[in-house]
Amino acid sequence: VVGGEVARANSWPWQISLQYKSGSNYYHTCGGTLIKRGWVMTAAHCVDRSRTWRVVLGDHNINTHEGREQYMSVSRVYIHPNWNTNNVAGGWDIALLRLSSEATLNNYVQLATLPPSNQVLPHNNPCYITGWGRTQTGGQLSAQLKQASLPVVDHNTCSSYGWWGSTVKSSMVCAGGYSESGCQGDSGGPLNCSVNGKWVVHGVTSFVSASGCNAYKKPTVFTRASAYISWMNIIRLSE
Ligand SMILES: CC(C)C[C@H](NC(=O)C(F)(F)F)C(=O)N[N@@+](C)(CC(=O)Nc1ccc(C(C)C)cc1)Cc1ccccc1
Repeated sequence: VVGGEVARANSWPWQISLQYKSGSNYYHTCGGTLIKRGWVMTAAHCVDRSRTWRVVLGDHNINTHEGREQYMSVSRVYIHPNWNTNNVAGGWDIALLRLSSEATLNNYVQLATLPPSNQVLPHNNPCYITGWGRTQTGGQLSAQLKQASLPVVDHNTCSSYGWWGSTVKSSMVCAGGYSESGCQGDSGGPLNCSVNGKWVVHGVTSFVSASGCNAYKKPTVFTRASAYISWMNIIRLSE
């Protein structure tokens, strides 16, 4: 997250850290959202490669053990069937992770609220991006969870000339576009939007401009969660 500030610990209790094993250590690679006690929503591009994954719930500083974490292994990865690694612009950048055991819900670990199917938020709807991603283009990951205010940029604006143009589809949500943004390592994490006084996860962090995380008129682009509610229900209920 470029700009913004360090979040109050566990104030986004559905935020997870997706980590892969290398040697005897695990490394943060993406964010994700706890949507059911045994299910995490993340970006397809995060799990394109088959690795040994783990999901950390209840985390704040990803480099220290604070005692509130729950470490879960992943028993199955469901990447959207239409996802194409070579065509991020096509959308479909969403995946579900089945956890090997169910999360314990408490003050530090809670389920996210997902939007109703196909709900589209208005321009400037207040939202926050959260993540442990880089704090500057080419910079380092943040040890502590960060948050930044990224108001919704409606599709009309976001897909216009000078902005993202036709790269952005209506199955995506744009947010921000000035000094604050997502950055590498925030992928897969939530776009937390305030709707009728409640936090609703409307986006899955998908991409930023290759010319810079907080490039002007290149808002952070999210997979629009409300476009995939039925797919997620089918997968979840198929087990
Ligand atoms: C793996 C890609 C497809 C998605 C990746 N997503 C992220 O980093 C995210 F923002 F989600 F945290 C990304 O933007 N990666 N970049 C590597 C940029 C990138 O690849 N962006 C991008 C943008 C658009 C497209 C398509 C839609 C034209 C593809 C890739 C990050 C970056 C940004 C600035 C400087 C250096 C690196």
